[in-house]
Amino acid sequence: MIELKGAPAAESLLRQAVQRMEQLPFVPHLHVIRLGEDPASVSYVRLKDRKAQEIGLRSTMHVLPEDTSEAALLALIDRLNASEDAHGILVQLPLPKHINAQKVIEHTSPLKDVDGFHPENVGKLWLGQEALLPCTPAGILALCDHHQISLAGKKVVIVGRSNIVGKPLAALMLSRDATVTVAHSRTVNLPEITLQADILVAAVGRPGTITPVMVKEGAVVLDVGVNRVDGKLVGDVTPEVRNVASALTPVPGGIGPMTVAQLMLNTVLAAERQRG
Ligand SMILES: Nc1nc(=O)c2c([nH]1)NC[C@@H]1CN(c3ccc(C(=O)N[C@@H](CCC(=O)O)C(=O)O)cc3)C=[N+]21
Repeated sequence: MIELKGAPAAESLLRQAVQRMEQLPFVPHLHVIRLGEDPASVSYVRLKDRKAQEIGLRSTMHVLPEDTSEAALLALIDRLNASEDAHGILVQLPLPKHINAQKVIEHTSPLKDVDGFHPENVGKLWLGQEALLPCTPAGILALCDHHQISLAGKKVVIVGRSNIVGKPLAALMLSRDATVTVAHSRTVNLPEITLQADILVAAVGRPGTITPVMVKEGAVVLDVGVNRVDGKLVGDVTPEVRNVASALTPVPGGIGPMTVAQLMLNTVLAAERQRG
């Protein structure tokens, strides 16, 4: 079993980001907005900020109170949309319930939408047009490329249909000529479907979703889950799957670092496209 570690692949994405950044006459500036003190959000936003500092990207965190009004948040985004000193804008999800997350996403300039969540970027992704790509799906592709896992003609089964992972990953895998199936909570006889997969992606957000009997001998398993259980970070895949799979991403240390590295690259790409 090959352990598909994220670190080396993330390093290569970051090198790419730095190289492109050096060609720019200014330093790209990422703005991350966080509402409230949800511990997971605090920790993820810190990871992003730290990685940006590490590679010499400018990064500003905007920490607003949990009870910030939607209007105030939209006003901040307006200001950043108009600012020449903001190349990437990321509003950390999930947002408090009194805020309409979709409205916030649609308010962000698609040129600065480094999450790739704006409908314009989503539409372009499905049309095969150049767009800012969602960080986790794009990071997953970069991880496959780094480990020379080819996608053309492969049967890919994605378990999970979220707007941030499952759906955009299906579009990206399709653009690489994979045969893609998206399974979800209402899928009938899930193991029958997952057993077909040459490449199985778990993106559900529930520990223990994928067990060895659901995995074809020799399949590549990509675990996108980030679940905290008794203070420990675990994926969606049970540890015993390593006895069946030919390759498996660890959690932590697999897809997570790819997400952060892709965000850095997206910020540089966004800056390039805003150059005028
Ligand atoms: N607007 C928005 N964009 C996001 O991209 C976004 C978001 N909201 N909300 C939450 C999710 C989650 N997410 C992760 C990023 C990095 C790791 C990561 O680096 N994980 C490390 C370990 C982290 C740890 O130890 O806590 C790893 O897996 O090795 C995980 C998860 C981005 N998200």
